[in-house]
Amino acid sequence: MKTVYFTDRSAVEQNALQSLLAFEEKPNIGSIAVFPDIHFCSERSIPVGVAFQTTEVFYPLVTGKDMGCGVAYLRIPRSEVLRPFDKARHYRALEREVHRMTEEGLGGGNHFLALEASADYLYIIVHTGSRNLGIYMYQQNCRLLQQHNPGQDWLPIERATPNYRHEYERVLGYAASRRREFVEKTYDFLRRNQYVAAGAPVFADSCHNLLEFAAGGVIHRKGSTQLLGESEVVIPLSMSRGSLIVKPNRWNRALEQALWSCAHGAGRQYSRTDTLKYWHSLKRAEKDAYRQRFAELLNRQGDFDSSILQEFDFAYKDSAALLATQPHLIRCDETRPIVTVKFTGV
Ligand SMILES: Nc1nc2c(ncn2[C@@H]2O[C@H](COP(=O)(O)O)[C@@H](O)[C@H]2O)c(=O)[nH]1
Repeated sequence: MKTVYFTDRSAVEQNALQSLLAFEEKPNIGSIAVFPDIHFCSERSIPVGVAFQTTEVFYPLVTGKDMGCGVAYLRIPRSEVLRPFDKARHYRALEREVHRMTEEGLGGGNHFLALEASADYLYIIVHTGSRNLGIYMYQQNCRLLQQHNPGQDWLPIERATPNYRHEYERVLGYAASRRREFVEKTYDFLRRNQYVAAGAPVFADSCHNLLEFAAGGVIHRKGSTQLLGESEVVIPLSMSRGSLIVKPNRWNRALEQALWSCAHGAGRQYSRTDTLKYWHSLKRAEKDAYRQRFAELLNRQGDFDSSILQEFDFAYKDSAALLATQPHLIRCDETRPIVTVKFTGV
């Protein structure tokens, strides 16, 4: 079977399904894995939340400009946490520091840095990508297509020369190093402000927007997380729900069918415009509950900017089935958000 669904196929939105079916018909596409966070992407030919394999060709534009985008965590045992984060005292200071931590910031959209906690650990979680270097690589890819296969969206595999792959790896490496910088500097912030004691926190990183060039072909992951060895990965759910921490079950046959990938989030159920409509349909008491819970995100007028509203939990799909439909995953932990910083250096 060419396409394997790790989600209820009948629940996939129609426009996402249509673009997926059109893509499936192309002769040079091998197997496809579809994850629960699948959703329509207006920019390119295949929805987000999908991985697919090719052997003779590769699709350089399919992951968009933010190649290398992913999620990293720094995990701190509860025994090293000295006190709860004081939002009133330190939210703005943390936000300002996050702003200055790297040259290019977190970026817009869903990119975020959060402190999240489970029963046993405090996590610093960051979701960000390759920023301008990714845009540069995207433009290089457009030029390559124009030169070698005008009017098409694929290149013959021979065009993935050692130089090309080296350049591509440089972009992925840059995105990964930015994530590491964010979590390490946030750890410094927490140490300096006596929130955590010195220790040996554990770092884990994963990427969900990439082409993986291997001997047997190319795995394209468009908003689907790469599973490597037995490493843990974060599946962020939403600003109000937190995240799932999972790892691959290497004994489960589904892992190969999933192309060593999994969902990279809960996935949007409402477009950004529909999310705003939903917000305006809420009762005053419901809105006030959000205002109280996320008081640090209110603007000077005491309301949320629309960029924040578009990210609230109602924008995202229910995540209850995430593990049930992906049997190749082992649940390691589940977090609840403490504080989230969004949108820096847009
Ligand atoms: N823990 C948090 N998860 C979040 C937040 N905002 C979004 N999300 C989830 O991340 C995925 C990935 O987003 P994408 O832009 O790469 O598609 C998304 O599907 C949500 O489930 C947050 O603030 N905290």
